[in-house]
Amino acid sequence: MSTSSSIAKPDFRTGEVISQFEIIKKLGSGGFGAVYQVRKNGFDMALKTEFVDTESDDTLKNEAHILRLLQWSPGFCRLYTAKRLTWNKQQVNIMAMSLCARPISRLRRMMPDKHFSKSTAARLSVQLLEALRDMHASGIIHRDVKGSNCGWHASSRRILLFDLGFSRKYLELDPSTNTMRHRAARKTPGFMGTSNYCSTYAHDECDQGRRDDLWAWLYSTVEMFLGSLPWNNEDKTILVSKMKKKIGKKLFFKCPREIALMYEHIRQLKFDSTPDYQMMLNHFQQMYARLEIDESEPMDFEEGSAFYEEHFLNNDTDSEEDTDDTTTDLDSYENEKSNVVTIGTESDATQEDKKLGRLAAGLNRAFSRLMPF
Ligand SMILES: Nc1ncnc2c1ncn2[C@@H]1O[C@H](COP(=O)(O)OP(=O)(O)OP(=O)(O)O)[C@@H](O)[C@H]1O
Repeated sequence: MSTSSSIAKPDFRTGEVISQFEIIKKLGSGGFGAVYQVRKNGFDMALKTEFVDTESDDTLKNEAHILRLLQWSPGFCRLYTAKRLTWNKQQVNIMAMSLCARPISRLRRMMPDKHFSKSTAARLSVQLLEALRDMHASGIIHRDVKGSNCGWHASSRRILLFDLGFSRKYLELDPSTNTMRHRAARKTPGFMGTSNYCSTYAHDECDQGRRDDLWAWLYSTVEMFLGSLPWNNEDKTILVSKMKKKIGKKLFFKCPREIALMYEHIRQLKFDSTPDYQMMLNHFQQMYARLEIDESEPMDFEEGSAFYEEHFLNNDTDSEEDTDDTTTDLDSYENEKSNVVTIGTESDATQEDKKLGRLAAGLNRAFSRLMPF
């Protein structure tokens, strides 16, 4: 497999029109492709792009497919279109989705001491946990949870979890009972994730499950509260892993005490355990009450907050690259190549996907009954 840095990415010019999307500006480049702000019929969106070639792993097709399964949850981008087209005689996959303002990691670094207030950190952490709960309920794990893979969506006032290219289904169809079951752990899955945030199991190259997303969520949460993690300046992955194994509860000394209680839950999860999301959300409710967090007040980076005028208004750091964390993967994707024009379509769906879709639709209906909008 090619390393991500060696992969050529579509280089569209500002003003160029790609399949009716006008390129406004480049937002950044990821491992396999480039993301642009685009406009169609006066509406701005994010357009993720990648070249299709014989060496590519077709990650965008996988991402579109997963994002389609997650459209019922408010924690993910709306998927407007995903297709394959020819540009300059080359095949390109494109995916148009909701446009986020800035990644959470960049918003955090714009704060004094690079951390959010307790109120903002807690509410962002809850939104990210809800997105993971929904993703896991759909039978999918993310495998690269971190602040730079979350964007702030101003109109819905939510964190959206993006960069789903490394996501994987952890459920499979048991043909004997026709029900979904947890996939067995693979012996040599290789490393996938980001050293700063991944679980120690991921460091040890164990197969990942829902617990590993929660470990990455926990480390990202600590960073939102405190501004850094003890291993931020450690380049050697092996030493990062050692520090994580050694630190235990000390990591949470300066965080609200409920975080340590959630750590106690996460640390006892096995590869295929179902996390108790509701118990963790209850801990946050206790934290809100204890710290008098008002859920309706502006986030630190929203107009009306004490930090807005000095740190966010007119502070255009959008050209700044996110340099603190780079995804590494040695995994191989199981995506078959396809020449169809639309990518990640309904017709790609297997029997498993259809069952997952029904599972998600059922949850969607249940949630809408509980929370009328
Ligand atoms: N929906 C979106 N709205 C706004 N910006 C986005 C959106 N999706 C991605 N981006 C931005 O585009 C850039 C590239 O994102 P992408 O997901 O391809 O890779 P990455 O997270 O930077 O890298 P890697 O894939 O190696 O982890 C990032 O700066 C990201 O914040």
